[in-house]
Amino acid sequence: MRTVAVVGTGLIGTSAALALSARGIAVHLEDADHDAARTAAALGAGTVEPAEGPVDLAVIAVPPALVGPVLADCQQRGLARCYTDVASVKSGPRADIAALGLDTTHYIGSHPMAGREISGPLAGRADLFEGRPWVLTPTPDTDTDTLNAALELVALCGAVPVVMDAAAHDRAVALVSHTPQLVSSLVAARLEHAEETAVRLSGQGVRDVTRIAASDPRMWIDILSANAGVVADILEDVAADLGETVAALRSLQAADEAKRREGAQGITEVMRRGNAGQARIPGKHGAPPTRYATVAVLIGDQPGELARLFGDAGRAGVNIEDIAIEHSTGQQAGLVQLSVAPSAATGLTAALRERGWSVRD
Ligand SMILES: NC(=O)C1=CN([C@@H]2O[C@H](COP(=O)(O)OP(=O)(O)OC[C@H]3O[C@@H](n4cnc5c(N)ncnc54)[C@H](O)[C@@H]3O)[C@@H](O)[C@H]2O)C=CC1
Ligand SMILES: O=C(O)C(=O)Cc1ccc(O)cc1
Repeated sequence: MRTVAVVGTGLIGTSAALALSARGIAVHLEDADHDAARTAAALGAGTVEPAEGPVDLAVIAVPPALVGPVLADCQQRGLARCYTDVASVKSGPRADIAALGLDTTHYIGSHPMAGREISGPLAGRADLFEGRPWVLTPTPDTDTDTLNAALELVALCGAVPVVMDAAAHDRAVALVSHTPQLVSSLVAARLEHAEETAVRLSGQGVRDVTRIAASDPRMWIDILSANAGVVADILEDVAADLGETVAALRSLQAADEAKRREGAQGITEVMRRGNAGQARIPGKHGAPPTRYATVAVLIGDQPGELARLFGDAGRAGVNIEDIAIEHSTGQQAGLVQLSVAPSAATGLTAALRERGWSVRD
């Protein structure tokens, strides 16, 4: 693959274009908002000049409801030999494409399972898809060259291809993406009118649970409109669990000891089920979940501290698998939690202490 057109240069389009450009692909950028395309080009994602002839692949990165009309326009212009889209839902766009009577042989639905809570080209990152699943939804109509072009796109973006049926995809993302989005919003919504003194105490737990509550409602209304029934079914199950959890909490306050025991069992059971579900979430690169050891290091809030810490970990020969940073309110310091292989934790702790770092026990 040598030439790609990216139509829609928001977060996802720009991220894909940055990854492709970095691999030497000639990327032509288009957006209904010319400023968005020009911004993406200025970031090094490609050129706003149109291609001279049909490109090898066009990536349509617009809101789900616009995939059909935009594909119709692109095919009519003969923009590309093959087409894909990246919408977060797959059945709706497919139905629109069928209703518009478009060529489905040279089109394949796709969805990178990576995103951010912010939109637009400036949020684009070349490594956004690195190691993340990227779903492809071919049908019996899809020709081999189109499937191969999409597979090449996924590989060039460093993602892991997963082939699925569109309806199964939509059920899966209802569970792992759409419901978590709404639950995150619901938890964060409790903070809207909370006392400032309470919100100031926020630690890492509430930050983790509410990170995606910062997402743009305009994008999500498009996604949820196309998957509303499935998400509502899952939220109904969550509501039933919530009802039982509330009842268990009320029992915990009862005078009767047997009732209190029943309440404790109810809460233990919901937390046990949570532990079991959380343990099933795959680790990096889709590998089975790995238990990492955490080495917690106190760092000063000044330029270069993180780089110095990573440098010292590297010199100790330790691969950092993940990091989390906890900022303490009103203090010029943060706690960096380095996730490393369990066998490396003791050596890393010793090496960092030797270099003067304050490592928590
Ligand atoms: N944001 C996320 O976390 C993820 C989003 N997606 C999907 O990717 C697609 C794009 O989402 P984002 O990049 O987040 O949105 P975005 O809002 O950052 O970008 C969408 C872009 O499409 C452009 N656009 C709208 N109508 C157009 C048209 N007719 N022709 C050309 N350009 C047009 C807009 O001007 C905008 O620049 C959506 O279908 C979304 O469901 C997929 C994975 C993750
Ligand atoms: O921020 C995250 O962790 C996400 O998982 C975001 C996300 C949002 C929408 C998608 O279609 C895919 C991924």
